[in-house]
Amino acid sequence: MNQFKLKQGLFLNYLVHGFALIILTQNLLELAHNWNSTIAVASFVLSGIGIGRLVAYLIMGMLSDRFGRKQILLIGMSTYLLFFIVTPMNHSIMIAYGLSIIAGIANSALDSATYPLFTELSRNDSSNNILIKAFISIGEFILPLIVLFLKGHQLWFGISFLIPAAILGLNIINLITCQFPAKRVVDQVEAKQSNEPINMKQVALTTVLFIYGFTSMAVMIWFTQWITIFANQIGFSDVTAHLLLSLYSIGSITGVIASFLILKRFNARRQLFLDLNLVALIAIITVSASRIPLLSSVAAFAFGLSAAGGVMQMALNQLLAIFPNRKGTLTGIFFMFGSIASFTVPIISGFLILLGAQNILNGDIVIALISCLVAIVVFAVKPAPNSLGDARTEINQLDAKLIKILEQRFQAVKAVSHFKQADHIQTEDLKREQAVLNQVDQLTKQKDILPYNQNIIQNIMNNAKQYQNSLTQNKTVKDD
Ligand SMILES: O=C(O)C(=O)C[C@]1(C(=O)O)C=C[C@@H](O)C=C1
Repeated sequence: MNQFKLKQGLFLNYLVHGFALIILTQNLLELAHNWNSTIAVASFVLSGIGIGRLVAYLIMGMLSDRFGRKQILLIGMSTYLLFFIVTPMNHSIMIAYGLSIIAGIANSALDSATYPLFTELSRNDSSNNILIKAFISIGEFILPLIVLFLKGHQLWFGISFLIPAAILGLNIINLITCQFPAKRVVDQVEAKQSNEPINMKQVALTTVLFIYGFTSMAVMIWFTQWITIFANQIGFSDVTAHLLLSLYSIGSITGVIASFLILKRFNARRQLFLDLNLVALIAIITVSASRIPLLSSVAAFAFGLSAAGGVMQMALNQLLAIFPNRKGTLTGIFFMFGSIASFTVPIISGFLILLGAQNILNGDIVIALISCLVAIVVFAVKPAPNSLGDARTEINQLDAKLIKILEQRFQAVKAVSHFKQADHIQTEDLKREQAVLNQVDQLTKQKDILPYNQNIIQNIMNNAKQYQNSLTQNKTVKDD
């Protein structure tokens, strides 16, 4: 019951976060009026969110590891509450900018607490993190409807801020009363893994996944920023141009739900991650090259499904599995790279257009290609399993290989048995067994498992002897 209440509260926060992501742009006219400024100046206030994020992610991430998830979560929620309550009533643009920075800080606190928390709540299930994305999208979907409703009924625009504020207020009470997983227990299990020295595999994976923190965000921002303009440039109608963005959003929600269900059912995270990145690359190439509205529409949907369907969350899950007791810090750094992307993509793509780029979407293809390369590295390097389910799937796959090899070994034993029967040699050969065990010693690189390996092989040989005896008995019975 407690877990259900807690999870519900965590998801509800992301619905509110979905509101926060677009609430300033959705109410920009009214806000600009309040601030006594033009829309152009008012839109400058939006950059405060980016600054807040950039500055706060790393700090919040480390604080989350140091002081625990609950504290940082409550900091995130209360700073968001402050943002929602004060912004519609405030009349100073300076304070508005400060509030935007606070929203950015709130965002980073929420992420730094929630993503690690979800992996700690369900050790055998990392798919909840992907569902976060669905709640963000639902929030982004509902808020414009609220804004429209308020406008239609000539109600105060500030109500659109007070609704998320009320949800947050109630949710703070809900989450304060929830019990969080004890940090001590989490640490005991994970400290053991973290004491092992860092190896090259971990360094390589962490590096490429940080790059992915940038590219996975950049690929989406680039698309959403330019797709409508691009579609108009290549002569598509206004309706089609806007439709492409809507199809992308529908694809995104479909992708999140589909990925969530697939990962709940099958343990195919590496394969799914690779496949989605390949689909995203093909989809963006298609959108860029196509001049047929229907083909572009299908590709835009596919791009939303693959590039914005939770791959970023999947990558973060893989990252959190590498250093389990630095989850907060890793989440902070990962999203910091995402914030850098939100900052730089508009600047870089703007420059490209100024320099006379023929096709502005080609830049997005390059980013999608880098994402694909990361996915290939992740697929090849095989990160450590990050859930009980994943670890068991790996064991199942390895057992399948072992069985095949055992069948081959027993075939070889059968051949040995024939020769021995023909030459009347005794089944058991202790000298040969010792030679086999010596080879096990030479071949085993991880010396801590050597006794287990030798034990297993000894057992196999014991079974091989029984098998040979059964073959001989069968033969003698037949011969009789
Ligand atoms: O090599 C043999 O002589 C076998 O019979 C095979 C085998 C084995 O399984 O490796 C089994 C029993 C013997 O004691 C030694 C080895």
